[in-house]
Amino acid sequence: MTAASTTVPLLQARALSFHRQDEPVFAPLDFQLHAGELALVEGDNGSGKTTLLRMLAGLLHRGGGELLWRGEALQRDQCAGQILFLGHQLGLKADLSPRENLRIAAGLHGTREGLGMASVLADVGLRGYEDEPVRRLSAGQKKRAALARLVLLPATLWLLDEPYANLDRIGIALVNHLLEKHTAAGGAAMVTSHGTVSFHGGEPRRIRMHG
Ligand SMILES: Nc1ncnc2c1ncn2[C@@H]1O[C@H](COP(=O)(O)OP(=O)(O)OP(=O)(O)O)[C@@H](O)[C@H]1O
Repeated sequence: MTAASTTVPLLQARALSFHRQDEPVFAPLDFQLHAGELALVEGDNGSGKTTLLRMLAGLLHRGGGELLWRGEALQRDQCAGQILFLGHQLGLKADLSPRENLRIAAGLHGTREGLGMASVLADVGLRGYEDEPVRRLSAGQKKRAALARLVLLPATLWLLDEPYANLDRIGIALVNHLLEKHTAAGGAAMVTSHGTVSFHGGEPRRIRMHG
């Protein structure tokens, strides 16, 4: 028996579903995710991966089924700041700099202990771009600014939709490193990707979507 199987899951879904115009977007889902785990959300184009992550982030109302957070019915206000979504839209204010964007996010949710904005921005490869308006950054640099927010905020569960998109080889390695560090520190992540995820922090859980 693994340690994960003896502890209460961080997140558990039972017969979770989502409907558009009364049509189910994906077959009912059952899964659980423990602290320290990575889950790969797999499925063809249109199978509902983004929909699932947006629903878990509270951006879409779920259709049916149950969602438990640490064993209790998930209440949005109770886990505010604990679940962080990074999707195709990065949630950055284009007229503000990466540093200003981080400052706003940190004001809302706080920061991880011992982390400063300057070091986080340097770690994601944005040294020299800290004070540049986001709209002047490249697509990959914008993604890095959004990754800096993940690193800085004290969220437990990361929901990452195609986190490797727009990143170069070093950026891809950075995402893998961040995932390994986050899960090693007791965080968890759900990731969609059409590319290969290279994760050395243990065998990822797999959530298969059937649209
Ligand atoms: N805003 C929307 N309005 C109506 N239908 C939508 C909307 N967004 C997605 N859909 C539909 O919901 C289904 C699931 O879409 P979703 O984006 O979740 O799939 P996905 O698995 O993430 O796809 P991909 O691999 O292409 O990113 C698709 O059939 C899609 O057409």
